[in-house]
Amino acid sequence: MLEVKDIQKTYPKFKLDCSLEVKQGQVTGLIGQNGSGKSTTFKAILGLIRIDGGSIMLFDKPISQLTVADKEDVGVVLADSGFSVFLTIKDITPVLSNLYSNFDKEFFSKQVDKFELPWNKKIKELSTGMKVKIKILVAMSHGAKLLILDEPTAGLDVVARDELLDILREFLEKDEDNSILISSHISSDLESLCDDLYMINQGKIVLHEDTDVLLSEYGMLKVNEDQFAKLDKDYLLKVKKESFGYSCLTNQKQFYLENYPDLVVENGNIDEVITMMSRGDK
Ligand SMILES: Nc1ncnc2c1ncn2[C@@H]1O[C@H](COP(=O)(O)OP(=O)(O)OP(=O)(O)O)[C@@H](O)[C@H]1O
Repeated sequence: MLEVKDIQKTYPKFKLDCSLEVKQGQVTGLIGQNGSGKSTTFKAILGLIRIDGGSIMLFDKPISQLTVADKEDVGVVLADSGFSVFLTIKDITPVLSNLYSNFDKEFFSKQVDKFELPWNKKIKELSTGMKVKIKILVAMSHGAKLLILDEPTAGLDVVARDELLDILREFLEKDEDNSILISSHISSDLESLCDDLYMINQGKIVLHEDTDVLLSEYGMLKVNEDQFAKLDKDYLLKVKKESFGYSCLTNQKQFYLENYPDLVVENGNIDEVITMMSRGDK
């Protein structure tokens, strides 16, 4: 559905060099710390910035060849975009009808009611959670097959985050071919939703893995100097020096559980994996 190959973008103090893929019917997450290049990647995909190299194919076409109808098949939520804060939901509904030939007014209205969003309040008076919900509902209301969501959970409390994930699950249930590309710097937001995760650090993808594999096969060994000396290091991805010895990231947790029964092997926690992939040595 979306194939980003070796795209490059150089800013004075930053270089993006990244590839990723979103398959039909899948939810793909892009996780990275602030400034790691998530928004730059999204802007490149949407043709909002010019890339210095690489290629981006969407719906099997280079993005420069997408038609207006193709573009309607993509629902977008960017961190710094939205409607005029002085308008109400009632005001924006006819605007959306004019903007999108496939705008599904009935679906939009039903969702606004379902999520108890106020029709007549100015958007500036709404909570952050409500504003995000509106943006996502708009992105979903014109027959999009792919949602591209840049940090939609930023600034939301736990309840609003859950509601947002429910909205996204509804989008996925609507059609089994629907897909999502979503970014966040909080991995726990994404692990229940995403089929696969890319981790980006300083403009580069440092890890791509199925979420299930990440959660079931990745693990963290906590070992002292002696244990570390005796450890088979073939299946370690990253090692970090600690006061007690070493933390070691592996993608073969089972191997260490079976062969080193005395070692502490903790389950893969995505935040730890990201920290290790970003900062660990090896
Ligand atoms: N127009 C620009 N000119 C110069 N540098 C830029 C420009 N846009 C982004 N950058 C730099 O590129 C880097 C990556 O920014 P980007 O917004 O893609 O990160 P991000 O992962 O989305 O971070 P955040 O979570 O903070 O939004 C940052 O160091 C940023 O300062």
